[in-house]
Amino acid sequence: MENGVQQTPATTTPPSPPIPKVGVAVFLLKGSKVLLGKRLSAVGHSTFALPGGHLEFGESFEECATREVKEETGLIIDKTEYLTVTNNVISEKVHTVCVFIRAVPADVNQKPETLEPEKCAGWDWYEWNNLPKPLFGPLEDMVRSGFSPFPTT
Ligand SMILES: Nc1ncnc2c1ncn2[C@H]1C[C@H](O)[C@@H](COP(=O)(O)OP(=O)(O)OP(=O)(O)O)O1
Ligand SMILES: [Mg+2]
Repeated sequence: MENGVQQTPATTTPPSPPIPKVGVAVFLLKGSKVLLGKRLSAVGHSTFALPGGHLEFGESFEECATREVKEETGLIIDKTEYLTVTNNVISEKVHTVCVFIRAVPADVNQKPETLEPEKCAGWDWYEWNNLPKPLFGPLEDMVRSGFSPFPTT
């Protein structure tokens, strides 16, 4: 004790170990095209990726897909369907289990808007057979493995 002031001992919480997060990414399909945007976030900066983001507590995958696409592009999606899941150890600090959803725009004439300009440089439709480069790592891996998001008819 100094100058009559009682010092309260600092309570220290040990740092919690990093845990994987859940991401949801959306293959938004228009004919033979998919919607992609150039990422400006630190993870995968300057690569082309699908709209999507982290699953919030209590959300279904479809709710997360609908919310993230609306937040990032303004588009309303329809016919959401689960496709697959991938395990992505992206860096020492980023480990995301990513759930892939397929959907179509509710209105094919609605234009995507860049609603989060700090995260994405802009959205556009790209032919599946002529995708831009470089793709976001986990998406690149899927394409290289022969994955197709289109329904088999
Ligand atoms: N195309 C993709 N392929 C694989 N994983 C993806 C893809 N898109 C996103 N992810 C995974 C990895 C990302 O770290 C994680 C969250 O997506 P991301 O776009 O970075 O979040 P966000 O910033 O839009 O949303 P939030 O605000 O919820 O964090 O999901
Ligand atoms: Mg995102």
